[in-house]
Amino acid sequence: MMRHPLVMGNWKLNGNKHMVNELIEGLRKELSTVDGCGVAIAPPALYLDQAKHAISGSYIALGAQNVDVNLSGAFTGEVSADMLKDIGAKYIIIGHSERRTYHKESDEFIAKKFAVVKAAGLVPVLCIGETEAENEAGQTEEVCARQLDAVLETQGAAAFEGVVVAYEPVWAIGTGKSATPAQAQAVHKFIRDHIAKKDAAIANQVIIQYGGSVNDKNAAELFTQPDIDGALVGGASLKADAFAVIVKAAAAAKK
Ligand SMILES: O=C(CO)COP(=O)(O)O
Repeated sequence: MMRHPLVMGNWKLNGNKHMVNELIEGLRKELSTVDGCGVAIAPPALYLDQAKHAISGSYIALGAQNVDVNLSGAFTGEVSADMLKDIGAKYIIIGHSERRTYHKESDEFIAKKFAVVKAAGLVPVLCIGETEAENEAGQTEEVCARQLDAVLETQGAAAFEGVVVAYEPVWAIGTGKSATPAQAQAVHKFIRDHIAKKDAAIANQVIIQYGGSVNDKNAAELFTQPDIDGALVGGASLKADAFAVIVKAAAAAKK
């Protein structure tokens, strides 16, 4: 089966009204001819509606960086899956390491978000990955398995149909120190094999993105690996030209 690569920009806590329009205008110019790679951007929640208008008529999809577990009610400051759907978002990042760390989100809580996103008909982008200390202790596979199992054991392998998993080793995020293509490929294969133990067909269609210091220089080599199906890009997604190089590298590598 042919998996379709997906390159998504996670803008994190960056931008303003002017920047949203400028960056999307740049992306529309740079990416007008690309074919064979899905593209999505995840601006801050406050700018989703503006971004949705700015991407209209292009094939850039809209993503969000987070979602609450509740759909409505007395939950001050939150944004629901129904609201994200209403505004036109498709890909919803959950379990990003910055939320696991700064907001103490647990595997169980993130699994609830996974279920809520699926129930709304949206696509979870489930971020997993080990810290530097866990990596040095040889616990990479154990950590990734535990983070996947929180969903697999409560919702089954079938819940992974049409889903995106992003392997983001915490030590590679924002450090300029990307995992090597071989290192990332080994973990991506582990992730796919782990899901395949429950359902091989489901595992085969899951898009597994790599994230962590992906840039215009290292992307092409990462995409030569068979289980790396695109990227979740932080810093480099804030520059239209660098992000476009990454998208084009994925489209070329996965032809
Ligand atoms: O966390 C990331 C994407 O979600 C990766 O961020 P950087 O690309 O800035 O390392």
